[in-house]
Amino acid sequence: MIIVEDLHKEFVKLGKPKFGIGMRKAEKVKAVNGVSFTAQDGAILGLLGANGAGKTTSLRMVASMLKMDSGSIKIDGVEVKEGQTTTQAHLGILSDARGLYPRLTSRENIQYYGKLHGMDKAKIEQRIDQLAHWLEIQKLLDRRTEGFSQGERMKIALARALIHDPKNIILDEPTNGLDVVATRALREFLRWLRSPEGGGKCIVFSTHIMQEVERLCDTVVIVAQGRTVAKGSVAELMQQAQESDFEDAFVKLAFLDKSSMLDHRHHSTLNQGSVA
Ligand SMILES: Nc1ncnc2c1ncn2[C@@H]1O[C@H](COP(=O)(O)OP(=O)(O)OP(=O)(O)O)[C@@H](O)[C@H]1O
Repeated sequence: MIIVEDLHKEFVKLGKPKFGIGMRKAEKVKAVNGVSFTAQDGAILGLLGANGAGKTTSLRMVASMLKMDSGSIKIDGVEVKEGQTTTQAHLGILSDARGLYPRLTSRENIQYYGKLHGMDKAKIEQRIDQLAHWLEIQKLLDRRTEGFSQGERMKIALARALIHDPKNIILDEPTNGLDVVATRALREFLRWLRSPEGGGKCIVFSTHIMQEVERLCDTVVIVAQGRTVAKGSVAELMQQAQESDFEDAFVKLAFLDKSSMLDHRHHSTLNQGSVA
């Protein structure tokens, strides 16, 4: 179970000096400005938000990859603190950047993580066999990961994240770059992990894809401009927004304040992005 309360994070970066000369001014970016949610065991929670809403930053703090400015995160009752590894044992992390070592085989990539988690060799091999069966990656195990397709990389990164059989799993934009077949396979696997047979895992994933959330999530947390602005099941959110279409409900809830939508559109245009 993951409990996140009132997370805040601001980045400070040095901007460009005016006309290319003089002092570089510090620019502050409030990436997360009050994100809260509770993710239960045996359930899938989706963090849904437009580009730049603060989803990745929030998940990086849950994974203790980034220090929070304020707030509280508890994983299975243990408080997440900077540089602390206790909670890592309870957590499997699939980050957006899959980060596989290209010169190592899939097996070696997965083994390495098993060792980092203090598992013995026999246990690692036993678990790799299990994961290879579930994820259908037997043929990939002894190939170097260099040149792997997006779907293959995702599967190996997922096996690596699950090597120590964590109770809680967080996935940042897990279907990024996947085709429809791979997306469906991943969805099926996540449903299985949520079920009692799959271990009744607590699963949190971030996305900006509506259908993903509608098909998979027990709870949806809408994040806009760094804040949790609404939460509930898909049906509850549609009722809350009084909309019969989930995309309409999302837009209404995420951009209640019209000026924030204009701000976002402006920001997205500048970044060649789009409203989710
Ligand atoms: N290391 C950083 N330095 C400066 N600003 C950052 C940094 N990381 C994130 N940000 C800013 O914080 C805000 C939130 O970013 P974040 O990546 O968390 O959003 P997101 O919801 O995951 O977006 P996307 O769906 O586009 O991945 C953005 O404005 C982003 O530019």
